[in-house]
Amino acid sequence: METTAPYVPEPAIRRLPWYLACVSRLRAEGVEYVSSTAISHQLNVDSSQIAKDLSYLNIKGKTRIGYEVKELERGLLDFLGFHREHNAVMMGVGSLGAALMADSGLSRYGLNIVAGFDVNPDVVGTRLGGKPIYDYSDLERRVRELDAEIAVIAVPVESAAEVAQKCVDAGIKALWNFTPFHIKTSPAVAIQNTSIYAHLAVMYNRMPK
Ligand SMILES: NC(=O)c1ccc[n+]([C@@H]2O[C@H](COP(=O)([O-])OP(=O)(O)OC[C@H]3O[C@@H](n4cnc5c(N)ncnc54)[C@H](O)[C@@H]3O)[C@@H](O)[C@H]2O)c1
Repeated sequence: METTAPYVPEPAIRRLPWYLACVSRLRAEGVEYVSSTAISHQLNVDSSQIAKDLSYLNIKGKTRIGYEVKELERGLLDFLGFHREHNAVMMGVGSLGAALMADSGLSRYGLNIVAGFDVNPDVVGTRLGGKPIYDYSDLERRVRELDAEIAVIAVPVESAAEVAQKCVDAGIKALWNFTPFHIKTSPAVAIQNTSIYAHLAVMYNRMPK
């Protein structure tokens, strides 16, 4: 019988990595059990909200004891997909793309950038952190060879729409878009439009005047 994964609202998914960071720290400190109230104090999220978020993962705490830290960490890692390796390609190896390709942290979250693609002849044919940088025109063939399912997009904004479409045509299943061009959601592909500047705007707005 086919089982479908339960639908988890996006705000809940966004909170889960914070819970993971919190329980990973507790596990490293040798703590065995943690209550949603204790997590709540550390993260400023309501404890009933935490219990509800964790129930999506089928993780339930024990009355008066709380959650077993190791089990909770494992459950969060499994659910979030940070344990699985996802092959990704970097589209545009300029200042942002090169920094992301060189970042060893992403692989700890299951994102394995296996190659870069660019149009600049000074960059194409070189390697970065041991990973090859290929010509953009070779994308379709290489995506199949590399078994890549995710594209990280860091090209100039005017090329973003075309690059996104070419990635989808090449069989990519998810786009992590860093350009200011807002890629519209589509049922055929998972899209995350990401801007560190949006967080900066919130910080400026909330700064004491
Ligand atoms: N989301 C964020 O928080 C954030 C932060 C910094 C930059 N950005 C955005 O990321 C993008 C890249 O910024 P950058 O500073 O690295 O720019 P950059 O000019 O240093 O790099 C862009 C690279 O893309 C390559 N490129 C151009 N057309 C291409 C194509 N069709 N296919 C593949 N590669 C192509 C260029 O040759 C270059 O190497 C920009 O759109 C910028 O606005 C977003």
